[in-house]
Amino acid sequence: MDARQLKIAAAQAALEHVEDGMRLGIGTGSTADEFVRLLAEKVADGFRVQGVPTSERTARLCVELGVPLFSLDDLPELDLTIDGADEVDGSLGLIKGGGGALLREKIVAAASARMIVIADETKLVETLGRFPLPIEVAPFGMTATRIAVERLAERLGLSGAIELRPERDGPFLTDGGHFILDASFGRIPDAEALANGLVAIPGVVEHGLFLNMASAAIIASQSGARTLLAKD
Ligand SMILES: O=C[C@H](O)[C@H](O)[C@H](O)COP(=O)(O)O
Repeated sequence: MDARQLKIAAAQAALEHVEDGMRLGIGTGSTADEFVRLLAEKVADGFRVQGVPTSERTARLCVELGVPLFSLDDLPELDLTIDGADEVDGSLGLIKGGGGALLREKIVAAASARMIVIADETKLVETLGRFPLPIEVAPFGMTATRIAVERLAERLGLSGAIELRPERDGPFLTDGGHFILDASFGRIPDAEALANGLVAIPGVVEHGLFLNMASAAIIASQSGARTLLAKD
């Protein structure tokens, strides 16, 4: 199986958890896109689902393929969210936000009774941090916010570049109109301390550490898709 087929395998396995009539959070990224494509085929066959997208990108794909969409204000309590991840550790701690959708993804996941992560095995890590941690920040005072993040990192013994994510003509802008700082820490031994420190910095809107949020992760490899469950 090539990289795309692994994503499809994970998405296919996740689809088995989606029941007729569910209120469903729909994630963002290339793996979530495969899930949307498979879901759309079921919807075309008469399967009923009420989707809440986690980004404008996902919303566009859903509209194009005929997946019924609602806003989170229409459906503030969801049964399940299916989403991809940039990293998954053994406790189902995640790094998300490689596509810049972390804020809406976290809000939607928090409004869901369950979150199932879909990924291929290259995303599995022992300790989070190999993937640069996306930190969504307000454009106002971004340099002061970056300095505050650097000081926090220093206090926690973390080091590595913290860079403003670029796009073609300037900084990358999220769906919410914010910037992203990508923090290349390499290894984050105490993700909880970092998460708590980041939310205490006023200019930080959200960060890509999703801790204790996923109830399961479906990991696809050459030998098939296996499910890791969160420990209670
Ligand atoms: O902001 C984007 C999301 O958190 C994605 O779910 C994450 O980046 C994984 O994307 P992909 O499935 O393309 O690797």
